[in-house]
Amino acid sequence: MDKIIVRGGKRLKGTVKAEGAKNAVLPVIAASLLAEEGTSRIYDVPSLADVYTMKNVLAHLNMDVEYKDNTFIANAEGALGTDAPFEYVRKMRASFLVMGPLLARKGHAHIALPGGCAIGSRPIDQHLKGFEAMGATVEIGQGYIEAKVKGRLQGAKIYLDFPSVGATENIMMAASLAEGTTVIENVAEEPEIVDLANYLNAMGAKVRGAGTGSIRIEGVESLKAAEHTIIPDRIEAGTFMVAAAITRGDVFVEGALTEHLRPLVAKMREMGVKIEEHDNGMRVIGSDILRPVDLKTMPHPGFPTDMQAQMMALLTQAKGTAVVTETVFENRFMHVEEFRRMNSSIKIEGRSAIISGPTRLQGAEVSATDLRAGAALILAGLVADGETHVTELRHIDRGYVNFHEKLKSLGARIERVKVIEESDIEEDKVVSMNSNNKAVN
Ligand SMILES: CC(=O)N[C@H]1[C@@H](OP(=O)(O)OP(=O)(O)OC[C@H]2O[C@@H](n3ccc(=O)[nH]c3=O)[C@H](O)[C@@H]2O)O[C@H](CO)[C@@H](O)[C@@H]1O
Ligand SMILES: C=C(OP(=O)(O)O)C(=O)O
Repeated sequence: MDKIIVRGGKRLKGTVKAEGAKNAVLPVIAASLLAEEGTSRIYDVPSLADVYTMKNVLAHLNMDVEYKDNTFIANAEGALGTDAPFEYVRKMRASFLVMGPLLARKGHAHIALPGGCAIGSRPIDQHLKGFEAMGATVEIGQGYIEAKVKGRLQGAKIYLDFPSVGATENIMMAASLAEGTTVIENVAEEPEIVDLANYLNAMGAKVRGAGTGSIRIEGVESLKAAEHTIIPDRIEAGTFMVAAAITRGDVFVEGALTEHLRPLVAKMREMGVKIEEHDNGMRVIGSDILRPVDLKTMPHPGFPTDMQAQMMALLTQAKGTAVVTETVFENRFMHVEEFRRMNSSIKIEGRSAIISGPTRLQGAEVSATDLRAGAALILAGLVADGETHVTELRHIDRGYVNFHEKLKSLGARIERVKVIEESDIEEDKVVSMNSNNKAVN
């Protein structure tokens, strides 16, 4: 098991570059399943645990896949399988995004039911409602979802009860190969939806309206492989912007795009952080006095839930009281308990967290309860007195490439170390005993 150790107190300075977006690359890789002909090349693919999980899912489905030098190469011409077992979906919910493409291309998909996770129950009813409206029959049993359709999916009018990112993507992919026109209303408008639509259109699909509240897809008979470059990761970029602000530093974040980051930029400016917008990124200059702001997470273009924990870290340094309300996920305040270990003053009332500051944070042993919580605890550690030890790094590795190295390049005192746990030693003893005695199996 690894842990990250941060010693607070350094102002960050320099330039850091955002990778390709995790939340864009996962659906785009899933969409490569739709190409009956040719080899897709996807560029700027970040080296993340989630990308390797998606690669393994596609390999399991018999696709030819290769990932090297940030390029993902995929060929789906062979006989595809239709089964995605629990071992993949358990690691990463986005594995469920292969359902739309499989149903459209193969008329069948058998996928493990994604369970809940640390941030909430995360149902998939809106995805299934879309597939059913297009003529699929869906059965749930023994921990699996099986969807089938005889012949092609049929274009349909679908109204989502909530602008779900995953449901919009899954239905968009399925509808690209359906017979007739599909109109999806109340869809997600995130930049990652637009990126997926651009890739689908490069493959020969006819998707219009991505980035607005309604998407219209004219189904086509077949799709071909295409080349595509992934958009920069607005959440990773935003995390580095907060790192600059919390340390009162001066950092240029290459790839931080104004049009993707408006809500974050607005809130950080309200707090008194200076942000310069450039064509290729943003320069963030921290202020010695930060003002508190209230914020509410909402679907895009509202404030992104994936930046909520990081902003909470910043708000512990503001002078006064701030209220953060989480409306997207039902249980995305697990980090509050960890922040409290660092001496912060945060109270939870229903779906809101009330943060009183400024707090002189103190280093502590904390656990990354989810991906963004982990990043936020490291940000807090950058200004805490003494050492902060962050464990459960597997969450952080899902969404940040070399997070500690990038912070170190900006001057942070941070390292990643291997920790040998008592249980690892016990396990090693058992393994060596078993191999000495040749008693395994
Ligand atoms: C891989 C990826 O892109 N992940 C992002 C995606 O997750 P994901 O696509 O899972 O998020 P959704 O937009 O679908 O979920 C948002 C809310 O809708 C609910 N819901 C969703 C689907 C459904 O069928 N029924 C239902 O009730 C969820 O439980 C949640 O409360 O968007 C989230 C919201 O911006 C981000 O936090 C995640 O980083
Ligand atoms: C919640 C997140 O991702 P996922 O949907 O992959 O769990 C995230 O990126 O913060």
